[in-house]
Amino acid sequence: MKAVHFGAGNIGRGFIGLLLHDAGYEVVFADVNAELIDALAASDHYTVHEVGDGARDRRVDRYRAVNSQTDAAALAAELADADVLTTAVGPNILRFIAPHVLQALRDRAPDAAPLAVMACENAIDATSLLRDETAKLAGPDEWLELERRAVFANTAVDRIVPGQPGESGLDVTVETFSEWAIERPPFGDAPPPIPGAHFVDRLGPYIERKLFTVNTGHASTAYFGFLAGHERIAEALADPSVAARVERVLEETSALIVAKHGFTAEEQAQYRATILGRFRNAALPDTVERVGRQPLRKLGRRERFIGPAAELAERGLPVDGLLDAVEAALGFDVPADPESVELQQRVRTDDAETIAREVCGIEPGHPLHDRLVAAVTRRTAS
Ligand SMILES: NC(=O)c1ccc[n+]([C@@H]2O[C@H](COP(=O)([O-])OP(=O)(O)OC[C@H]3O[C@@H](n4cnc5c(N)ncnc54)[C@H](O)[C@@H]3O)[C@@H](O)[C@H]2O)c1
Ligand SMILES: O=P(O)(O)OC[C@@H](O)[C@@H](O)[C@H](O)[C@H](O)CO
Repeated sequence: MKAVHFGAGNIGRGFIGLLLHDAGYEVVFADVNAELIDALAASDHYTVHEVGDGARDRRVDRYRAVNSQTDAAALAAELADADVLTTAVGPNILRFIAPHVLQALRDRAPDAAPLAVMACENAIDATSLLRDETAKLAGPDEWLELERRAVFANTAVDRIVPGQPGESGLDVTVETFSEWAIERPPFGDAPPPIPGAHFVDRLGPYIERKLFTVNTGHASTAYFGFLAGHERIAEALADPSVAARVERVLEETSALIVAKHGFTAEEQAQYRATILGRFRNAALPDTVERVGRQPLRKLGRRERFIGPAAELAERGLPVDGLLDAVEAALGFDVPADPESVELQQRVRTDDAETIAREVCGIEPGHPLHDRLVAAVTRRTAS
């Protein structure tokens, strides 16, 4: 069995590559980072170091590495007979992976078993987005033929993998917790054999609970923590004023998760406590800069703040904590992050209505609109 995985970064090496390796796949890492690909190609293993309760080291070997920018022929050869294609590149990069998926399907024998395609990104319906980007490149007639050669399944991926210090080489430090939920129905009776993954009939509750609890809480900690002058996530959450604001945000998103997906309030409270414990893991060197990265993406309409806030407002439920976090996000000023630079530029030059509409996707008339504009105004006016 062979899996081609795009994105040999933190989650690629520290989670998806590890699980595919443990499932018995030959793993082929594809990435555009030449230094990383050369290092992988020159090595015969790396180690995933877990930190926290029950931690152990895990060895990953039997992999190959291909530079997907410069070695199209090698990539196409690897993809032609792959069983699985996964990504962990970031949702905004999926459109650059689409041409590779298209090529893989064109080169695939029509009678071969379909390629299992799973995007492992922090976004709702990321695999569907990759499929749609691929279909656009093919055109409707060709796509009718090609789409039979693949199964596209959405997934939710949860494991905190911080940025890795330069001296760690290919090794990756991760938390012990992990969950990879994959929707089962697209595979019928034959899901790909990945014992470490969890196949579910309905992914919606899993991805929304994960994105609107883990990632909303994480990003809130990052933005409140950044403004309070903290560098690390664990340190930010040890600050009582940050912790109180994060808890208020998570109480709001929990109300949505319970009302919408049928988890009990007790189950959700337990889930919330577990994730806050994960953020507090001081052995995990995670920073507010990594967790807050790409604030424009995180302030998007289907993302971790505006997604739940819009639905809560539609239901007449409280959103003040979420709007507090949005206001904090607008203060995320990190010169090394291009989206932060663009956001700061917009905060200086755009009015609040424009930011609400163009960054957050909230139009006048939506029940969130006026309160969102008021929150943005507090930052743009300051
Ligand atoms: N790190 C985590 O804790 C974590 C957990 C769950 C999900 N995720 C999600 O996984 C995805 C990746 O996150 P990460 O933390 O591993 O980021 P990362 O920056 O460590 O890794 C991304 C990798 O993608 C590569 N890449 C960029 N453009 C590419 C292209 N066109 N083709 C092939 N490779 C390309 C980069 O070179 C990099 O090696 C994101 O969607 C993120 O939200 C991350
Ligand atoms: O990867 P992002 O930028 O969408 O979000 C940053 C972190 O919240 C995220 O990477 C978490 O560590 C991860 O989602 C935990 O499962």
